[in-house]
Amino acid sequence: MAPPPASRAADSAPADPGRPAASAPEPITVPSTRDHPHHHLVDRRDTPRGRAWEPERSRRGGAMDGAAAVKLVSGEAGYVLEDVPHVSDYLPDLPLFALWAYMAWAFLTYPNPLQDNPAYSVVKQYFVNPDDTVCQKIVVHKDGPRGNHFRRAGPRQRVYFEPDEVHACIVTCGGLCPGLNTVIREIVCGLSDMYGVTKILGIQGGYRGFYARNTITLTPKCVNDIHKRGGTILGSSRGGHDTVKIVDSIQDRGINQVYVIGGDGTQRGAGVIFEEVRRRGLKVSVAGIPKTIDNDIPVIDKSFGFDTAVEEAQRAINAAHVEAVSAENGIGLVKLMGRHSGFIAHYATLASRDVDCCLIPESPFYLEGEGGLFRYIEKRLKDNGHMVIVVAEGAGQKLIAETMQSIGKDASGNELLLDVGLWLSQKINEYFKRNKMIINLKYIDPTYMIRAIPSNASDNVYCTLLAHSVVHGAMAGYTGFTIGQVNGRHCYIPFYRITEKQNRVSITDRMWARLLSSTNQPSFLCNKVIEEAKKEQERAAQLIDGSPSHRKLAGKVAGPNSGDTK
Ligand SMILES: Nc1ncnc2c1ncn2[C@@H]1O[C@H](COP(=O)(O)OP(=O)(O)O)[C@@H](O)[C@H]1O
Ligand SMILES: O=P(O)(O)OC[C@H]1O[C@](O)(COP(=O)(O)O)[C@@H](O)[C@@H]1O
Ligand SMILES: [Mg+2]
Repeated sequence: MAPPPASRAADSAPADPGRPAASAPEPITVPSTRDHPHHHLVDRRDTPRGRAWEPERSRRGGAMDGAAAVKLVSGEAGYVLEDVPHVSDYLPDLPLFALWAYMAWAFLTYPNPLQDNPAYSVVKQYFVNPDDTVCQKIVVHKDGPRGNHFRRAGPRQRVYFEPDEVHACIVTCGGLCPGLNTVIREIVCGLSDMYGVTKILGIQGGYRGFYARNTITLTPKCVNDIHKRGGTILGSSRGGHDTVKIVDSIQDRGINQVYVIGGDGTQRGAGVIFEEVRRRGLKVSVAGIPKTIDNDIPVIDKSFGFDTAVEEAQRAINAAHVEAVSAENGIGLVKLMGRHSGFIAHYATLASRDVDCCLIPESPFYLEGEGGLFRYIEKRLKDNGHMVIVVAEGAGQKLIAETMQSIGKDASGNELLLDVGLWLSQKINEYFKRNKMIINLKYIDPTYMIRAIPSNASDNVYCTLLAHSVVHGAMAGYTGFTIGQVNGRHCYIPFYRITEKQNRVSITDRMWARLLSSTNQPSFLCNKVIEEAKKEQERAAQLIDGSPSHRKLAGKVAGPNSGDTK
């Protein structure tokens, strides 16, 4: 049974802009995927992302097998909705007849308490139309298909959980990132102030905290000031994801809303938890809030904490610049976060204008010879007397590996990186010693100082909106989703969509060209690298625009570019 996606009458629900939505008529929904002519459920095990899956299989009452269902709704002109699961998809079936189904839906859902909330009830059109979706690609061609869409986030007129029955928990996993405490605060305050939920648990120390640590009770009072602090009041960890133990703990504690804040690894873990919850047939909503300081999560506009990180990085770059200009042939070298994605280095460089060279993982570079880094440094020092280099922590790893041994993986399975900053400092010093030129190199590694600070003002607002949107989704009964901002609008994105690939800086788009033109650094690109980068970008665009199974439904997508370049 589907949530209320395919409503016809709902089109007219909160449509009157002059009338408070609270008094708008309830949308009449068609609560069944079977009733929607274009609704497809796809089993991801058999095709690149799925073979057509009999809707009936997903609608059995009770426990289900572990297949990850992709819910696709196709429409006119190549429109595809990549929908998120709903708790009712796997809970017992509702009657087939439309009237009975409607009555059963009305019986199983509750009026949203927001309509009686003095702060919100005056807002015009406060509730979102349940049929609203957000398109992934906003740059389209006249004759191109409408493409992929996600379900729009926001409060629904009817909710699937009664506030009294909600027992929510929040967990933070992976590395630190500015804004974690703000998201925790706003989930707690959102649940409490908007929905009157009183039972909220904080799981301490990441995933393993579900079964190996204590929990803390979270109230609006105890989280009141936490957004002013860096880190996470719940603690975090890598590794320790034991699905069975985690879901046992969820079941034993009677938790029915799980809010998981973390990066790509965490969202993968949340996806597995959702599958197990669904297999056991539990009425539990599993919802993710993507956290990554590196901005490496795809589909979404950007991750929270990223702006703060770029801003804080300026302080390190300024210090490097001051050191560099104050010494003979001064070189300031700054290492910034970015394991596989160099967005922080890229944006911090563009923002600063003091940087002469930015090295990121996506753009391989070389040291010696014509067009290499050493010649460029030499030229900059001769022309300008000083220079600033920004390097992302994942840059040049292949070069370093030629002379140093790999140092293994962390508890989550992430490759541990060799310190590119130290390595590069040593190589530059050696080169200029060999060439008998005096230089003064100062290496600054501000990474942990950057990620430990509280979020700035704009990230605070961003975190607040994400937290409220995720609460609305879970209260409406959606599950197996991550909240994300896509083209400026919040939407519910299936877990698999944000974990199937990483967001990487495209070195063949205009944003990177702007950086090259601002630093004047060599592009380090030979034709082979450019061709490889273009192919990689096309592959990525295909994933972003939709898998082959989507395109069968959506028709051909417009243009090879994912539209990342602004
Ligand atoms: N494929 C996976 N399946 C289940 N859990 C995972 C998976 N990958 C990572 N995790 C868990 O997610 C948590 C955070 O992952 P990590 O990679 O450290 O950080 P991030 O989520 O920030 O990328 C860890 O507890 C880890 O065990
Ligand atoms: O994917 P995550 O958890 O956000 O991790 C990214 C972060 O991990 C790091 O590479 C190292 O973090 P740890 O030392 O905690 O493993 C940071 O520099 C980077 O910001
Ligand atoms: Mg990660």
